[in-house]
Amino acid sequence: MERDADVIVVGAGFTGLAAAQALVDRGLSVIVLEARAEVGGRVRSFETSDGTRRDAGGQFVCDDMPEVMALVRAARLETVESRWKGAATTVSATPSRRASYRDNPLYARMEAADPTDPALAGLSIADWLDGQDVPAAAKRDFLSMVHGLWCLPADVIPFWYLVDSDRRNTAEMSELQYFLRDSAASLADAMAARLRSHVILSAPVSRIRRREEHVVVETVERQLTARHVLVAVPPVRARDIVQEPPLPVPLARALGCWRSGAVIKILLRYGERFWSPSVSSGVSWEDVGGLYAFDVSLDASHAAFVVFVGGPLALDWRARGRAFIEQTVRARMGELLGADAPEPVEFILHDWTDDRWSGGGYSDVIVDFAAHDAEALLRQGAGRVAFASSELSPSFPTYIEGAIVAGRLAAGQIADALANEDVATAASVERAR
Ligand SMILES: Cc1cc2nc3c(=O)[nH]c(=O)nc-3n(C[C@H](O)[C@H](O)[C@H](O)COP(=O)(O)OP(=O)(O)OC[C@H]3O[C@@H](n4cnc5c(N)ncnc54)[C@H](O)[C@@H]3O)c2cc1C
Repeated sequence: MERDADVIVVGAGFTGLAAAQALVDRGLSVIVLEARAEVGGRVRSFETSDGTRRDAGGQFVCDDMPEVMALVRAARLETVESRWKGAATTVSATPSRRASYRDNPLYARMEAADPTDPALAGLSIADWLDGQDVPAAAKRDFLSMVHGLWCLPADVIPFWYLVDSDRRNTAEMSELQYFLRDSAASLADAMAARLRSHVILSAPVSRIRRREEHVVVETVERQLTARHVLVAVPPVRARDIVQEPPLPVPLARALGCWRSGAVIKILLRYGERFWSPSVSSGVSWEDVGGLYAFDVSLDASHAAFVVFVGGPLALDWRARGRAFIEQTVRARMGELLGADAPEPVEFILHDWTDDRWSGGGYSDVIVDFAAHDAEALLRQGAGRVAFASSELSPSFPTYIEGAIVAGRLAAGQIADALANEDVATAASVERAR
């Protein structure tokens, strides 16, 4: 039967782009169908009034993330070393308290925990914190880190999931070591440029029909056939795609056990970098969890802070409206930078909560306490349909690096399966002679 491609990849985030390139490198024909009018997914950019391209989503990378750094070098993209020195100044009643979440005693305890320990099985992060005999400030900082990075309330996240996911982040150095001068989206663009005509934009996939020897992938405008399909979208969005016949029950459950979080990312651009070096490394606030600011100046005259609002705080603030958020963030940054500090020349807000195509937060999070095998089931897929996303990566899940690793892993499995099918077909043709 005539097919449109060997493999259709749904989604042109870093998972889909990395997978598509790996499949092309194995000599397979590939079509990438992307819902948005641009590639990159949770990595997006926007232009400021001074003509610089800035990150609305994923941004920071570091030398301990080998795959993304290799792509950055191959694409000859310029990196900017961030001013993060490993500890944020905490705005608190105790001036200049410096806190790195990794120095928190609770972080060492979390690292020492075993995600398969039956004693932890039913505990949420909040339950686990309740049982820890440490000063209240340490609990508060840990909770702020959870809200800031995991973007959901601590009482809905299984503690074992936090431990398991954190273990796969093997960075020894700061994850905020670099960002790309022309935004992380410029890397996605470079990857898409290599794929050229393989990528079709503004093509949301609504249904996948699995047949014995092929799959049919439907968008509003097209119906395409392929031997395999890779659904390279986050789990919460993957379950919006109708599967026909329905997925096997365990796999459907594995897709159903994730929840998207809430994060708002704000850029405050200033005319020049006037602030003291002590605030350049980053800022957190003691009275409000899940709020962080980092210096993302390109140089002295392209000065900016990026502010993250994560988890329950993001939900609370978005309910109060954009004007409230802008007023609050401007006021807090003003207090931080001093009475004489000029106002930012630009204030640009991106709310990722409930994002139509990527969910919300940095990544979807497992919220079913019994779903230990969910990731393995999704990686396995069902027949000719496979799933991949940063969430499912064996290394650096929830990061750009993880997306690249997950995409390549899934691509390798599909290419191997196709090679095995070809061998089996050739053998049966031979037998029939
Ligand atoms: C605000 C923010 C800040 C972040 N900061 C960092 C950071 O500093 N460093 C870092 O490493 N990571 C960061 N991350 C996380 C990182 O961006 C993600 O882990 C990574 O980009 C996920 O890639 P992905 O391809 O798995 O998923 P996505 O990027 O979500 O890609 C999925 C793609 O599928 C498309 N899609 C969805 N549904 C359909 C459909 N039905 N049909 C067709 N296409 C569809 C989407 O439009 C999207 O393009 C951040 C994320 C956010 C939101």
